[in-house]
Amino acid sequence: HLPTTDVDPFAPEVLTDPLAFHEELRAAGPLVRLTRYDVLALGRYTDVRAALVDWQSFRSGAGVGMLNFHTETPWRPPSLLLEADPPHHDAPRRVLGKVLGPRALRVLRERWAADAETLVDEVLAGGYEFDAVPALTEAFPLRVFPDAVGLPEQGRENLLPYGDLLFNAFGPRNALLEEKLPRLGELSAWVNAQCAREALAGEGFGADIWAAADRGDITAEQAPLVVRSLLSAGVDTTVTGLAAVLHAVARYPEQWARLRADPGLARVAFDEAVRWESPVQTFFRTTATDTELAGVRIPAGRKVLMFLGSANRDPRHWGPGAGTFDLDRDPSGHVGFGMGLHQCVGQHVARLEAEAVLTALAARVATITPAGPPRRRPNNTMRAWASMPLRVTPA
Ligand code: HEM
Ligand SMILES: CC(C)Cc1ccc(C(=O)O)cc1
Repeated sequence: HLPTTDVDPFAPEVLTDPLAFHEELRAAGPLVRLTRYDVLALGRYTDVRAALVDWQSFRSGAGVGMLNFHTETPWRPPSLLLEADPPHHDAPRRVLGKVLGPRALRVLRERWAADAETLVDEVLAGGYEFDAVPALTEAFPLRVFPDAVGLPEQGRENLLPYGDLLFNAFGPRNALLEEKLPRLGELSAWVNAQCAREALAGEGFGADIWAAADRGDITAEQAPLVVRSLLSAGVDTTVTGLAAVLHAVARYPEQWARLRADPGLARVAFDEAVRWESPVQTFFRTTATDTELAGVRIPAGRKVLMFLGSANRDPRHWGPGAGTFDLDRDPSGHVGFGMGLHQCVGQHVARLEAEAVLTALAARVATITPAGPPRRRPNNTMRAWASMPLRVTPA
């Protein structure tokens, strides 16, 4: 029978520093039962990847959180992408894939590069010591993404709290989630209102989604939910991803020097940071039938928790240097954006945002070092930062 652990991966101290637990999980075997929640856990790269690419056996339609939509009521109507399997998943994914695809983003490249330069100039004008979380990692996505979607100015301060609530809701109903629930109704209502056609600007990702409905690529009923996917996944994730790469370069000054010498490394630096830190740490699948993984039989209807953060640092796959941030490494194949059918449809947006900020910084800042201990923002799913004091010297 299965190895077990009674560690609670959603306990604050484990969320804040999960590395020891990940090592224990990987050592215990390919599949481990978490007795605390009676769910099955995957910590090794090979097995996480195998579950991600086998969408027929490991499904999303019952939700990708601990809640099983087949037996409990979801707190919001399920996503047509994240919480759907083929065939229902197909059209919404095809539409969003086009709206957020590399070709569609070409027009944003120059605009976001200029926005990043303006923001970095503003930050440096304020002095060479600052908290990068409010100043950069939250400020930049909130400056560029709502405009790209076509959101009105009013109410944008709801985006981060909504994301924080959503990502906590993928976990168990613990104190972290309980403390965010009081705002659920108000935040949900605001997000849903922004998905209506009349709320959105005539140009942008939102308008593009509604235009797809006009063409019949999706229905008019589906369009608001596809916009909701953007608002759900498009902000908190990039805020956390940007913080991950700034944390990495401040922790590894020689890598920052590498990046300054060759700004073309910005994109690989971001992917290496997504591997190293794994902004999205965990989410679930549900077995559709009696299935087998790594030689272990799993009955139908079981929730399987994939530890992306553990897989992305598994020495079995990445070698003994798995735990270091290294621009010589080729991070491709990392599971920080998922893998297979549901692999992040917004990854190109995320890469473009990170490239804009890193390129603007590389041109203006010679060194980046910690100006004090960074502080984590505990969340059931995200490895996020509440504060990251940095000291820079001008180029
Ligand atoms: C650093 C930033 C980001 C990270 C780490 C990230 C991570 C992920 C991961 C791991 C998945 C797979 C979920 C699964 O397999 O169930 C995913 C899916 C998704 N992401 Fe991202 N994401 C990021 C940014 C974005 C952005 C900027 C957007 C929108 C503009 C976005 C929209 C989505 C959507 C809609 C899905 C569902 C895709 C599907 O189910 O077919 N993400 N993301
Ligand atoms: C890592 C994923 C869980 C991020 C995410 C969140 C929400 C949605 C949605 O479609 O609402 C999609 C992706």
